[in-house]
Amino acid sequence: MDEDITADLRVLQSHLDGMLNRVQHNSLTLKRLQAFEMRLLGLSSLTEMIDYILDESKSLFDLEIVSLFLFDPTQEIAAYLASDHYPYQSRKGFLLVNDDGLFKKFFDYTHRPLLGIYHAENYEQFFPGETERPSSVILAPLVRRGKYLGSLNLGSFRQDRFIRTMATDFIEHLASVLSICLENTLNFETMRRTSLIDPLTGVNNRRFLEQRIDEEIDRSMRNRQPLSCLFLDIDYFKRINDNFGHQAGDHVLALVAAAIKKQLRSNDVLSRFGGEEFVALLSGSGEGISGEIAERIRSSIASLSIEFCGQTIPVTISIGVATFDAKLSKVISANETASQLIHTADGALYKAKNNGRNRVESGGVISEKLQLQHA
Ligand SMILES: Nc1nc2c(ncn2[C@@H]2O[C@H](COP(=O)(O)OP(=O)(O)OP(=O)(O)O)[C@@H](O)[C@H]2O)c(=O)[nH]1
Repeated sequence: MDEDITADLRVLQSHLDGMLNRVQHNSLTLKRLQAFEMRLLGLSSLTEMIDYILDESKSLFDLEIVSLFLFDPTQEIAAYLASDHYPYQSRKGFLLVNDDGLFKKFFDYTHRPLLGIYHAENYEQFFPGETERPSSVILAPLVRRGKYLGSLNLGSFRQDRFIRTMATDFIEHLASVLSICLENTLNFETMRRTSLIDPLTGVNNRRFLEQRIDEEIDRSMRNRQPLSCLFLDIDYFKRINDNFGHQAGDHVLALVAAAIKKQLRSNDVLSRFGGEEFVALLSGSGEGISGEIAERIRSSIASLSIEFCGQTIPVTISIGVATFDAKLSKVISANETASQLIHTADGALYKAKNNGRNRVESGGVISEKLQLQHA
């Protein structure tokens, strides 16, 4: 009899231990989730957020595979990431999706997470570029106001890790917080950019250039890569306004900006500096290459055929080029280097105007000049 009671007590004790372990484990997970969410709420840029989600959710959930899909129907997110030099196309686990058909197919009935055993035919597409396959998965839709923002996809090598009958409140809570943070960050990124864009031409404005140029110089110093600046100015623009009207002038400005942009790479910076002046920053381009790019821009604009109200408007542009070469540079501040770079490109533009317009002139490598001045 005593033995029976002792055995019963042992079983009870082991149940209690098990429950206590589960409570401790859940409380620890909850604390980690709270810390994760607090950090997430404090992130202000989209690139930080993507990295944080991909890197940290693995350790938060103790998982082997995580991917994040974002719905980007207008390729706006792609443009933001490219302008921030974020290697989104090669970032493991990250994918921009242009069509929400995939989300509709998997989540439309409930907008709730799917979990269970991994079936390649259904779930492989959620884990692109992975050499190893998970054994069980959770796919959590990221939804705001009934619209898909994307999905967070978690994979474990353990088959019993995510089973269909498991409660999903934990992951649903995380997906809601993630969706709010993503929506806020995307709104913030759009606002940041639209207040820095010139409405007439759709390229960045001078304020953006002034914020960006120091960062570009810092990056060029860090990577030991050159950075070139083109100062571009439409020739005899006053005459265009006088002869064809101000509206025609606006039309020319927009088309010239688009033609310049077409010759640049997506991570080059183009801004409208003032009336009919533009400044372009070409990262990683030295004196020779930037001279060639400037020449390409010049000739593409000279061959534009701009029509306005039945009239053809001839347009040419003059360009001054200057280069900062990190390898030759002495220690001076990014801010000083920036003004020297723009000033030198502006000087070269002045020369191009004096030498007859519709031409490119180079002001050379500025850091060489600084070294000579310092020597
Ligand atoms: N249509 C239009 N004209 C503008 C805008 N901003 C500035 N302008 C005009 O651009 C003209 C610039 O003229 P100038 O600085 O004399 O230069 P330019 O006629 O281009 O001559 P060069 O630069 O010496 O070849 C002025 O007539 C400005 O009124 C704008 O947003 N739209």
